Amino acid sequence: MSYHFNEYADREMLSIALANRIAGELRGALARAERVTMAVPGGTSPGPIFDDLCEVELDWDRVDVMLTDERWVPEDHDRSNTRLLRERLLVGKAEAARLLPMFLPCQDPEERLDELAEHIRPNLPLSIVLLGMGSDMHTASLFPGADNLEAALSRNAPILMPMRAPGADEPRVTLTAPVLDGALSKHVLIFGDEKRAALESAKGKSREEAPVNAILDGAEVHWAP
Ligand SMILES: O=C1O[C@H](COP(=O)(O)O)[C@@H](O)[C@H](O)[C@H]1O
Repeated sequence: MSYHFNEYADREMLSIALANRIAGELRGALARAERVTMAVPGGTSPGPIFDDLCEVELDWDRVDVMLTDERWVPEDHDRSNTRLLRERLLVGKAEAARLLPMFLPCQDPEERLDELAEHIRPNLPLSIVLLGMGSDMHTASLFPGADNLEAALSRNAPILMPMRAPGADEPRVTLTAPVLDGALSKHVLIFGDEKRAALESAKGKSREEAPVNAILDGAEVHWAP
């Protein structure tokens, strides 16, 4: 497994460079296909990249945007990744993009999982995926110790799986490893020394211990202190 490690002087420089890189890839993909799909993470890291990306000039009305994973909370909840997308990415020029839902109102994700997966199926393989990583080496909602981790890592995993994990506050839904790993372009965003050390320590570990290993091969990792 090999990936390319891109190191930046600070987070602002990373955000500008990565937003430009993704914009270039979106333009390239739009030159080859009528519609393209980009999956992005939630959490605390990607906001500044969204702020830069949403202002770039491209045919956003031909772009489908979705999350790599979602916390099963209503869209107006503080922890909703969909809320982050609506507030920081699907604004400005990118307001014209189409959002593929990763949450539908109901108690448990299992109730509407098939519906969500059917929205996603025609959009595979993903053109671009941007992933985050936690210091426990989870990526998307593939958490070490999660109830459905083994199934979500398997080669014939379904598109989407529900996930409950000791390190996660609420039930989640996540794109599974083959869907994330099958994206035509993969970027991983990490900030800070703790996450850099975690990524380093993932080397030699199994995918169950370090789920990020399931998507790293051929990926571009972007790091700033
Ligand atoms: O819960 C989540 O965490 C990861 C990492 O988030 P961060 O706050 O450490 O940047 C994120 O990639 C994932 O999409 C999100 O649901």
